[in-house]
This record gives sequence, C-alpha cells and structure tokens, in this order.
Amino acid sequence: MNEPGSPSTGVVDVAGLLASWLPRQRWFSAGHGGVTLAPAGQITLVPPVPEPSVVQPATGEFPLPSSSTENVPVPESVIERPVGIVVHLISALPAGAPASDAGAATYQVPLTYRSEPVPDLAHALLGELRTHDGPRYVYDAPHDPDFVAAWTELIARSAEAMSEAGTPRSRVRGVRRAGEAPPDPHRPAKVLSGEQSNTSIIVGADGSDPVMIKLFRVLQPGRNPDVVVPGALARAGNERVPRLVGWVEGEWVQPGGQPAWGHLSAAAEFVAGSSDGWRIATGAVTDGETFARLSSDLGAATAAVHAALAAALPTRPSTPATLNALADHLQQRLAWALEAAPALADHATAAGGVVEQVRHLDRAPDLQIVHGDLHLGQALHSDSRGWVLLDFEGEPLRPLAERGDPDLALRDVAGMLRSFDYAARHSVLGLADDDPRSLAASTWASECREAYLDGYAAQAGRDPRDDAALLRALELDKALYEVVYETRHRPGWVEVPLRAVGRLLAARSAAR
Ligand SMILES: Nc1ncnc2c1ncn2[C@@H]1O[C@H](COP(=O)(O)OP(=O)(O)O)[C@@H](O)[C@H]1O
Ligand SMILES: O=P(O)(O)O[C@H]1O[C@H](CO)[C@@H](O[C@H]2O[C@H](CO)[C@@H](O)[C@H](O)[C@H]2O)[C@H](O)[C@H]1O
Repeated sequence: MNEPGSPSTGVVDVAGLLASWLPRQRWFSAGHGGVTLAPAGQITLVPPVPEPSVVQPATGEFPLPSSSTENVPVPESVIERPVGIVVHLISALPAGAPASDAGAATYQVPLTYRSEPVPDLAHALLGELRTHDGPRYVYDAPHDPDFVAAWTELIARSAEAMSEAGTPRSRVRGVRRAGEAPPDPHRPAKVLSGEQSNTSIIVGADGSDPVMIKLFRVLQPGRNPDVVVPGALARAGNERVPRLVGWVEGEWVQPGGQPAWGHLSAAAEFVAGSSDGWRIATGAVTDGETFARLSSDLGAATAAVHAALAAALPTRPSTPATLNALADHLQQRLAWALEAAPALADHATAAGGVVEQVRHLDRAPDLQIVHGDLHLGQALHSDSRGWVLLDFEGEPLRPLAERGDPDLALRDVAGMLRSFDYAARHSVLGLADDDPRSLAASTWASECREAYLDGYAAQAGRDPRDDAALLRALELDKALYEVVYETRHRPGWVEVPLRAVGRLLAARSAAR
C-alpha cells in the first residue's frame, strides 16, 4: 500500500484527507465513524472555465475513518495545473450496509488542488498531498476564488458539459434563467458564515446586483424545491422571495450503481442590507420592544407567497382522505418524537386525542405547494425589499421525495407561530412559566402571533384562526419535530418545544 496521498501511477488519492475533514463539517450527518464512503461522481472544472469538463465517476470504496490511499483519485490532468478544481460527489453508507443501501447520502465536496499554498486560504486548507510533481495544497473550494469563478461562469454561460468518456451519467449543466443578467464570475466572493445546512457564497457584495450561490451539500435525486419554488415565484412576478438567477443540475451514481439526476446548486439575488427575522425579533425581545408591526407585515408577505404558489404550482382539494393522511402523519411524528424524547410520554394520550380530532374534522383548506419549514430565520427584512422568504428546501430531517408534495399553507403559518414562541422563550430558558420574565415573554409572543395572523388574514382574505383546531394540531406537529431537532442538535434548547407541547395540549383541553 502506498503512503497517504502519495502518487502511484500519476494520480493521487484524497481519501485520507477527506476521512478526517468530512466528519467535522456541520452538513455531514453520516456520523463520526463506521461509515463507508464511495465516490459517486467527479466534475473537473478549469479556471477560468471556457468549457468545463466532467470526468467519469471513479469506482471503488474507502472506509472512514481511514487513511486509505486507494480510492478517491484526482486525475493527473488536474494535478498538473497550478490550480486544479474537482467537485467530488461522495456517497456515505453505514459501514457494513449493502452498496445499494437506500439510506446513503451523497455529499457535494468541491476541492481545489494548488501547487503553491495561499495564505489567505489557510482557514480552508484540508491538508497537503504529495505528488510526483511536488506537494499539492488541498482547499475547501467554496472559499477559493478560482472555484467560485468557475462555478459562477457555469451558470452565467448556461454551460453544459458531458463526461469525457461520453457516458450520459456524468454531466453537469449550468442554467441561467431567461431575462437574468449573467452573474460576473470575476467579482469578489465570500462564504457566508454561521450555522447552515448548505454552503452559501456571496458573489459581488461590493457592487450592484450581488448574487448568492448556494451549494447543496447533501444531494438527493430529483428536483430541489429550493430551485423549483423560487423559479415558479419568479415567473409569477412575486417579489417576496429573492429572485432566482439560475442553478446547476447534474448526474451522479448512487451507491447501488443506479444513475441519479438532481440539482447541485441555486443562484439567487443577494438581498443586500437585510437582517434575518430571528435576529430582529430576538433583538426586540432583548430591548423590550414590540415586534407587532413587523409581524403583521410578515403575515402579509407569507399570504402573498402562498397565493402566488397556489396560482403557479399544482393544488389539490382536501378530502376526508386528506384529513386521514394528516392524522396519520401526526401520529407518526408523535411516535418518532416519543422515541427521541421519552420526556414526552406524559403527553402521549392527550396528543393521541389531537390525532383523532384531526381525523374527524369536517373540512380542511385545499393543498398547495408551501415553504415547509418556515421560521424567523427563513425571512429577511430590508428597507428596500420589506420581507422576503428564503430556503424552500422544507424540513431537513424529512426525505426530499416527501418535501415537494402539496400540503396545507397553514403548516407554514404554524411554523412561524412556533418561531415567535422560540424568540420569546429562548431568553427565559430555565425559568418557571409563572416567573414574571416568562410571563412577559409569553405576552410578547402572543402579541406577535395575533399581529401575524391579522396581517395574513388581511392579505389572504381568509383568517387562519377560522381553522383553529387544525392550526393548533399543526403547531403541535411542528413542536414535536422541534423536540427531535433540539434533542439531536441543541439539547440545551429542548425545553422550548417541550413546554410548548404541554401548553398546546393544555389549551386544547381548556377549549373543550
Ligand atoms: N438571497 C439572500 N440574500 C441575503 N441573505 C441570504 C440570502 N439567502 C440566504 N441568506 C442568508 O443566509 C442564511 C442561510 O440561508 P438558507 O437558505 O437558510 O441556507 P441553508 O439551506 O444552508 O440553511 C439565511 O439565514 C440568510 O441570513
Ligand atoms: O434553518 P433550517 O432549515 O436548517 O431549519 C432547522 O434549524 C432551525 C434552527 O436553526 C430549526 O428552527 C427552530 O429553531 C429556530 C431558532 O433557532 C426557531 O425560530 C424555529 O421556530 C424552530 O423550529 C428548524 O426547526 C430546523 O428544521
């Protein structure tokens, strides 16, 4: 066996570096051991990208953690350049699982290979590889201006590239929406910092028409709602979402060998001078200020997006079967949450009552395409644009295949109501419900809630409070999801949704 990263026949292997780097990334959820990685595709870009080319997916597997040298080869042609750019597509399988395992995730990992180290990119260095041509410095490519220029150009030129070997499986295509000005690949770029499920790069924040390019880190076969939905809204002329500029789509190979097609990236207008709703709302809580006016505007913006989605994309009338399916879904959520958080056991019977109530409701509004995971962090406010809504990918803990289905617009309303509760109560964690500070938080959240619903009702011509039982059931559904989310990601916050479950169920008993 060769030494890690050493050349064997003119190609080098980056598996060892990935094995230690990937598990440290926020978006890598495959675990910290016992995972097998398998190359699923490999796209080679050439700066400044006159025509990008795609090479055939590599075959073979390598275990993680490991310093195997055998299986993520970097083509010789890449290594020979001063700057080589490769977008590695890598599937992660639970160790020992069959290669066809349906639970495997495919990660998008663009890397640059440089013959000279770049001090400005030190924070993005994965490590060093030894090659027959001397060392190569390997960087997390979204931080590297040459990768960003190449990727932006792919979209700007709507460039399509076939696999060098001519197989239809290996192909990426940039698409620029008709009527959109091409983003300029040569403007300064910056990776957005902060907790994110994907990696977003702002291109051209120094001037006019900046663009935000999001790289989907976890690839799933199929159309990504974060491309489809803003695209439909842009076509409909709705201005409550950042304008979609373009996207990148492509093909890769799933662990069992089946070809997959899906979106790799979306590019949208970067809303300069904006703040997200979570930051504004929690600032208001800290300063003891009202958020009612902005809540009302946010309600109106949500209703405008819902109306545009209902006009532009498929809708379905609700039937008794719809209510049954909603009740089943809530029941599954409950079982899922009970498993993750046994503390919910005291609420199981009352929550089961809500399930049955939903099943026997007389009616429900029509189903339509919705946001799916709406909360304050998914809304941006600026003086020039008012509120815009972001990130139509739906709940990250749900399979992509389920996320684009028509659903109740009320689900988004419930999500935002939960978010007002979070903004108010995360600042009083650990205090009893009757503590004056908790009571003040509760009053603040109620004020936002009513203002949001008023704003929504005025814009939509239909008040979500007319479907009070359904709305409460959807708030419960969301709070159960949040219990699982917090248990996995922020156990210190789990008290926020746990207490909400208790309050929502108590309010229901009181209402009967
Ligand atoms: N078009 C945009 N303009 C300005 N800021 C944006 C834009 N899109 C996203 N952001 C910022 O990036 C953050 C993460 O975006 P989001 O779409 O939620 O990414 P992720 O899928 O990684 O969670 C948002 O909270 C917002 O602050
Ligand atoms: O933004 P994402 O799509 O990654 O959504 C996930 O993370 C959110 C937290 O960042 C989480 O939202 C929950 O916490 C928010 C405060 O941080 C709060 O405003 C939301 O109401 C609450 O649901 C979201 O559930 C999760 O899917």
